Amino acid sequence: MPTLGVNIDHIATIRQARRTVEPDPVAAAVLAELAGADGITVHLREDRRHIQDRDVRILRQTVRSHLNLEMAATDEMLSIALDIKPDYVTLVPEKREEVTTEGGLDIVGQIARIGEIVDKLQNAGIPVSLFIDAESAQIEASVKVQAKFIELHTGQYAEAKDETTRQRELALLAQGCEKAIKAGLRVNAGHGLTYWNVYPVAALPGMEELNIGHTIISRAALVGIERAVREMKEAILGH
Ligand SMILES: CC(=O)[C@@H](O)[C@H](O)COP(=O)(O)O
Ligand SMILES: NCC(=O)COP(=O)(O)O
Repeated sequence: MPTLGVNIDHIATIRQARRTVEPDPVAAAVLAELAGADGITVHLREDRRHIQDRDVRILRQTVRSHLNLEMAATDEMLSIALDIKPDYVTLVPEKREEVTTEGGLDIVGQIARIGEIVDKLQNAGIPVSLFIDAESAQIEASVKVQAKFIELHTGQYAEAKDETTRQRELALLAQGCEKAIKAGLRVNAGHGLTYWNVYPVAALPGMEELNIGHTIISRAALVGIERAVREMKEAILGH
C-alpha cells in the first residue's frame, strides 16, 4: 500500500490568518512524523499565502522522513529548490486567483520549459514529480522530459457528485497509473483525498505515495494532528 505524504500547508493558513507565529508548520511536521507520516509536503506558492520561505528552510533541517516541495515551474522557485535541496520536487500549476489547485500541470503545451527545469533539478540530485491529470498525452510527455515520478491529480475523482462519475474518474486514474508504470514512471497521487474516498486510490496497483493535506489538517483542528495522521494511515489500509 502507498506511503503517506502529509501536506502541512493549511497549518500555515491558520498562522497567516493573523500574520503571527503560531501554529508553526515546523512543529506540525515533527508531530506528523511521530504519528507515522512517511513524508512531509509543502507548497511554496508564489503569493506566499500560507507556507513561507522560512518554513521550507527550517523543514529542510528538521524533517526526518522526506521533504516534498511543491512549486510552480518558475525561475524563482527553481532557484529556491536548488538552494534548499528538498528530497523531491513536485511541479504544480498555479493561478493567483485560485482557491486551491484546479487541475494538472500542462506538460504537453510547455514541454521544452518543463524539460529544462526537470533537467536542472535532477542534475542537482533532486528527483522531480509532475502533478498531472491522468491523460495519456500528459503521461507520455512526462516520460519525454524524463521525470522520475508523476502525481496523478485526484481532484475530479474526489469532487465527483455521484457514484457513476466517481467510478468513471477512478477508472481513468487506474488506467493512467497502469500506463505510467508500464512507461517506467513512478506514480503518486493527491488532491482532495479524504478519509472517506482515499482507499480506492490507495489500492491502485503500483501507487507509491499519497500526498494528503486539507482533510488531515481539518481533522487535526478537532482531534489533534497525531490522531488525524494515524487515522489517515489506517484509512489508506482500508481499516
Ligand atoms: C497540488 C495540490 O493539489 C496541493 O498539494 C496544493 O498544495 C494545493 O494548494 P493549496 O495547498 O494552496 O490548497
Ligand atoms: N498534491 C496534493 C497535496 O499535497 C494535498 O492536497 P490536498 O489533500 O490538500 O487537497
